[in-house]
Amino acid sequence: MSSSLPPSPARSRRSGALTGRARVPGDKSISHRSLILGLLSVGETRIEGLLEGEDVLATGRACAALGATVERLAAGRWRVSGVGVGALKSPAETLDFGNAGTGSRLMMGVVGGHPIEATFDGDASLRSRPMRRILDPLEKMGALVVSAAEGGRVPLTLRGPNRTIPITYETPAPSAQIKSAVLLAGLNAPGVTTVIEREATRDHTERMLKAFGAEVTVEPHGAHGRAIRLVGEPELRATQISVPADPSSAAFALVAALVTPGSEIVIEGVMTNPLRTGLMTTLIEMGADVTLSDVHEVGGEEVADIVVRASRLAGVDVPPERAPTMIDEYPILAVAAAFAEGETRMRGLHELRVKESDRLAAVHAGLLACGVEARIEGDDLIVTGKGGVPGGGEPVATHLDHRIAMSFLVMGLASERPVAIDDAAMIATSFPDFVPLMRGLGAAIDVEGQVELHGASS
Ligand SMILES: O=C(O)C1=C[C@@H](OP(=O)(O)O)[C@@H](O)[C@H](O)C1
Ligand SMILES: C=C(OP(=O)(O)O)C(=O)O
Repeated sequence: MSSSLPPSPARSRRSGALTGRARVPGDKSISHRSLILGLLSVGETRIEGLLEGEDVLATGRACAALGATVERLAAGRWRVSGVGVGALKSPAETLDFGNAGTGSRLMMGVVGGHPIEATFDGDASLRSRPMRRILDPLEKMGALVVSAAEGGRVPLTLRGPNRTIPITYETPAPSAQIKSAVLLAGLNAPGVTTVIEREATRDHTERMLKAFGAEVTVEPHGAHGRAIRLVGEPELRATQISVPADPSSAAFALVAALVTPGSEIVIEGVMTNPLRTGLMTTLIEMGADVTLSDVHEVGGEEVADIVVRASRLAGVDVPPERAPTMIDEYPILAVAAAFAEGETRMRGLHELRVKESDRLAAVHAGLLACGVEARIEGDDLIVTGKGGVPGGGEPVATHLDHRIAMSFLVMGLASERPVAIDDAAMIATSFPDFVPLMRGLGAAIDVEGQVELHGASS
């Protein structure tokens, strides 16, 4: 399990201008779904640009345990020979999802929706995360929770019915993971499964189910929501997938270039699905010089090169309804806000409390450790930017959370004194090449025990 790795302290220092071009790895959400839909369809699914992070690799192993043949042909190029929904098998061993909420929750939808049984487990972070939000709808669909840790957490054992009951389910939180688990279980239902979300969340499952041949319709629901209907028992057809670059990983290079004086970088081929671009919208409102070029389509998703120049940023008010489109980007937005002039209020961040860590608390504590003025009011995070950050405090506690680790390493690139973090190991869950990629742009980041390959000013 990833939590058993020894911690890997790291530090970043004030850097010269960041320059050059970079390509961040494939989108994590699409990567998980490519493997899972590959498992559920008969035939050979070919994937280009798969994110080879620990989270996605755990999903690959789980797909293999359920009966698929999962092969790595070359870097980022994978082949999944699926068994189709009829031939899934109960895995002999516990499915260890390490740090991965998405992989574990989507796979619960698969197991809880099909006549198989599996035990799910993960690291200390995953063991602390709520799974009732997934188990509740699955039980309505006929799944049995054989056993679970307190509060319905992992380790848990789940058994699916012969056929699931088609239900209409309104998600209690804006969560693409809940939506996706219900839809994946609905594949085995003799009828239509409907998911209603009051706020639209990332729609990769819907788009990809269609690409694999399922009948899915999406309609607006209320002011910000959607109703998604899936016709059960489709014959999923294996297909080819090109995974575009992950906007949630691009976010770190983007903010690093904005706050590091003199920087100008290009981040290539980043997915610009509008349900993922809330951070860019917000940064542009703050005065960021961010433009898109070479806009085109990859695998049914719009992608673009993002051109970023260092900018003077001003504080803004970020409305709560924007949260689903930038849910993983608040830690790095808080870093941008710390370098801005004036107050940034990020509203409605309750979902941040149930991520890999309590991100609201972790970001707040990290900001204070770096000498930034910040406070929490209810579910809002308020950062008072003074145009610069002192840094130099105690190491920031990352709580097994990759995004906390990367965000504070970005902070140190432009703060007066270095910023240290207690552990960089979890970065490998979503962005294994983060450190070399950032160093390639000129960032001064040192990980204990690793030699710095590309230098920057100290
Ligand atoms: O469906 C997905 O791929 C994801 C959904 C989001 O979680 P929630 O569904 O909990 O909002 C996000 O935080 C996660 O990184 C990826
Ligand atoms: C919340 C995240 O991932 P997951 O829920 O898959 O662990 C994330 O990557 O920021």
